[in-house]
Amino acid sequence: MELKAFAKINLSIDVLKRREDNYHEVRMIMQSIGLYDTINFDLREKGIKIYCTDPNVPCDERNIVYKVLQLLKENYKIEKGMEIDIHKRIPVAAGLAGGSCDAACAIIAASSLWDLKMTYEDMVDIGSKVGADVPFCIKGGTALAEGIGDKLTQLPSLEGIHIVLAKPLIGVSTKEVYQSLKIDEIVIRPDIDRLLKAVQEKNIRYIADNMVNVLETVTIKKHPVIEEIKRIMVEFNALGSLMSGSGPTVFGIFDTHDDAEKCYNRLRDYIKDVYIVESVGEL
Ligand SMILES: C[C@](O)(CO)[C@H](O)COP(=O)(O)OP(=O)(O)OC[C@H]1O[C@@H](n2ccc(N)nc2=O)[C@H](O)[C@@H]1O
Ligand SMILES: Nc1ncnc2c1ncn2[C@@H]1O[C@H](COP(=O)(O)OP(=O)(O)OP(=O)(O)O)[C@@H](O)[C@H]1O
Repeated sequence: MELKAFAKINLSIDVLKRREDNYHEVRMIMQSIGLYDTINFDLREKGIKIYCTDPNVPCDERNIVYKVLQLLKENYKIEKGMEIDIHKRIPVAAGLAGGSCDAACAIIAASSLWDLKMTYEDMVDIGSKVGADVPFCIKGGTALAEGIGDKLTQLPSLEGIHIVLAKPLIGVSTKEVYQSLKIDEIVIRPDIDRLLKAVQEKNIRYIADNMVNVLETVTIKKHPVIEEIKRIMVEFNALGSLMSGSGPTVFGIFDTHDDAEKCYNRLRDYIKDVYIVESVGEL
């Protein structure tokens, strides 16, 4: 079976506290976007075999798809195997949940091909064991994510927003970003409750104008280019611009496709990985 694994952006991220296990409690608004990996899943007699078009992605037990399938095999005592072909389009280690959305598709495919009869809750539960962003990626769309990102409330769809993405050529470790964050020193936080109201009203202008990602301060301090991209996006008529996840990808929200295209053309002189996409609804 062939599935599309859609990337996400975070329309805002607040980090509330550090937990005993070193994870953090968050409150964030997640949005799927129309940038996706295409993945083929085929039954095999035994073993898990992964192929990926991107040579930077490990195809062995380090691949998050391998991890989640191995976990499912153990939990459901499955003898059968799976062959997985990943056509990578989502930039790797970009803050766009590239690995997490692949893992979410693997859960959906395994439930069907291995006949596991999993409920949505079973999928969220197993997903959260391999990555905090995986539970959201199972349904996608627009959602409030709490807990470590695994407590989800689906929100009215915000599909069709014009978005430009720009990923500077730097690698960012999510773990390091969270570990460097000093929660007591956060000055500006998003008003998530007010943003939720704006999502209900589909008030894109309010959302774009009031987005905050508290992880930005950590990543921008190390990589000022992120601030520079945000500045260019705003100069080119973005209604708002923000770093996604722990970075380094920056996204801008635009009123029209035409505005998005002008900004895309400007950024392409400066950065290799630039995309124009639209937000997408629940899978
Ligand atoms: C930044 C976001 O992408 C926003 O959606 C997510 O919060 C991160 O999700 P993710 O990459 O799926 O995260 P994981 O792979 O589970 O964790 C990577 C590392 O990030 C840190 N981490 C992650 C999620 C979270 N709520 N608190 C954390 O402190 C932990 O140190 C963890 O070791
Ligand atoms: N299927 C996969 N696709 C992409 N990267 C993978 C995959 N499996 C394992 N990885 C590894 O995971 C690391 C993080 O990549 P990923 O693209 O998931 O980051 P990300 O977009 O920052 O994720 P998130 O937004 O969830 O933090 C990379 O260093 C990569 O080697």
